Amino acid sequence: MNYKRLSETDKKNFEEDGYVIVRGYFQPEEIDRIYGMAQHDDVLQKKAIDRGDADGLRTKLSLWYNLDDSIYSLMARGERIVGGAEALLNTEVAHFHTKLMQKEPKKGGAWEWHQDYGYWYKDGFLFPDMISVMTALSPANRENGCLQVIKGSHKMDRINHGFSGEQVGADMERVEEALKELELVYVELEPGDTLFFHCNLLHRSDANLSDHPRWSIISVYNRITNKPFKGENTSSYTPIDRVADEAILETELHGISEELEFNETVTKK
Ligand SMILES: O=C(O)CCC(=O)C(=O)O
Ligand SMILES: [Fe+2]
Repeated sequence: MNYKRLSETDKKNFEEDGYVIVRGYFQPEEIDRIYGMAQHDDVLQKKAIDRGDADGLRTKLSLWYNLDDSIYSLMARGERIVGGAEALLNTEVAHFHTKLMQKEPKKGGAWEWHQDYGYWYKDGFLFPDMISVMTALSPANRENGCLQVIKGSHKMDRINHGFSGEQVGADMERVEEALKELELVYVELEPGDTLFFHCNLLHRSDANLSDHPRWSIISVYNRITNKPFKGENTSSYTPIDRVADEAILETELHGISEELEFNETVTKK
């Protein structure tokens, strides 16, 4: 199989816009394996947390740091995602964390405007040399609360963040000004489409009030030498044990290991 790679145009778009979408980065058979496993993975469900939005709607997510031999980790250790993150950040990366976002029909909550570096700054990363890689497991569209981004907002650098519900939200005065100047884009994705986005890109999403789930998997990488000065976790400065693109289809199927360290706390006010 011929697996995709990022092009020079993808890199230019990322620099200009703060994000790039690669359509069909993962094959339907790969998504079937990953999504199929995720829907029946008892450990993932046991470790899932609920994060409330400002209206009290709750979004389910499972978040872990170190990578194992599960199908999700093969994706996060794979050349396509790791190589893509390195091409866009122009440096060797380590894996900070991966999360499985489970926006359930009729109840999956909204995400307030934020930059991911608004959170990770507080986690002790000195530099915004970090990137999120989101792959859709089910279709993401306006009806089921897809991601919205403000194109080019990564160039504003980090803006202040306070708390909004149980989430960290960006200073709305700045967000409103940014919306007057920059384009708001709804990132509609089909399963297997991948969005790479800069940690200072402003983004949000609406609640999922549709009849369809919106599941995605987001892996986060940082420049390997951008070691946080807080926190116990080792993954953000450990070299990634990379695997070939073929690993997702050719390796025995495993769910997540219960031995991994999960984030089981919800951000509190
Ligand atoms: O999946 C979403 O709707 C947004 C999630 C997000 O922005 C985050 O987890 O930082
Ligand atoms: Fe985010």
